[in-house]
Amino acid sequence: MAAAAAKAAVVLPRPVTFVTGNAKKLEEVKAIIGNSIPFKSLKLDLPELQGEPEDISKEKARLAALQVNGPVLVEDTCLCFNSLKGLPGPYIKWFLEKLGHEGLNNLLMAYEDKSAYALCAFSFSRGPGAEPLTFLGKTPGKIVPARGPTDFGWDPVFQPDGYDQTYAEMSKEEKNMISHRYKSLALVKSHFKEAGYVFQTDEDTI
Ligand SMILES: O=c1nc[nH]c2c1ncn2[C@H]1C[C@H](O)[C@@H](COP(=O)(O)OP(=O)(O)OP(=O)(O)O)O1
Ligand SMILES: [Mg+2]
Repeated sequence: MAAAAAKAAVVLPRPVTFVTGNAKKLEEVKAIIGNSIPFKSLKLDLPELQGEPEDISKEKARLAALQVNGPVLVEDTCLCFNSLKGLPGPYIKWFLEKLGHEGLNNLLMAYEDKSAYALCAFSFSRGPGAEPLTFLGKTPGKIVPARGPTDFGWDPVFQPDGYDQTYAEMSKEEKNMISHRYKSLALVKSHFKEAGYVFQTDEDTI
């Protein structure tokens, strides 16, 4: 009886909108999510709070849910240098933009320890006013002089532990099997499975 009377399914009004201003993120998210979660995307560069990665991500989800007026997924990505106690972290976008790949390496010149980790914080909100849930994925590695194609952010200077290649040198498939984004999305996917969300189709809402 108890099992049969399991909690009622949560009905979500329409496909989840993944909000990002970054086309390369979207490409990876599409490849990793496949059709396990019905989603569409919206290109919007949301304002970002300062602070801890998890809080930044949650706040992005709150803003996105208000804008979209429905369920949303957002993510915030950090690149954290252990010698710098986790910095640049969430501020990597601006450090990369101003300093470039060489500048990122130079930040570590005074330190023996070049270890770093890539951190992805996905947040899911069921809609405006709903408390977002956050899912963290972390891939350890080290900062190296740039190698490989330069079409996605700091990929050329991040070499994940256990690999001879930088993220940029790996094939997309390979990166998507070990990346911070993959690990975070794996948790998102399991959450969706466990929660058993039911999606209303557009026809249902007419
Ligand atoms: O897998 C990655 N490999 C290399 N570089 C990456 C990756 N993922 C994000 N990035 C870059 C983009 C941005 O320079 C910064 C994160 O900032 P972040 O605010 O999360 O991204 P964003 O502003 O480009 O897009 P969004 O509109 O989703 O916030 O690191
Ligand atoms: Mg951003």
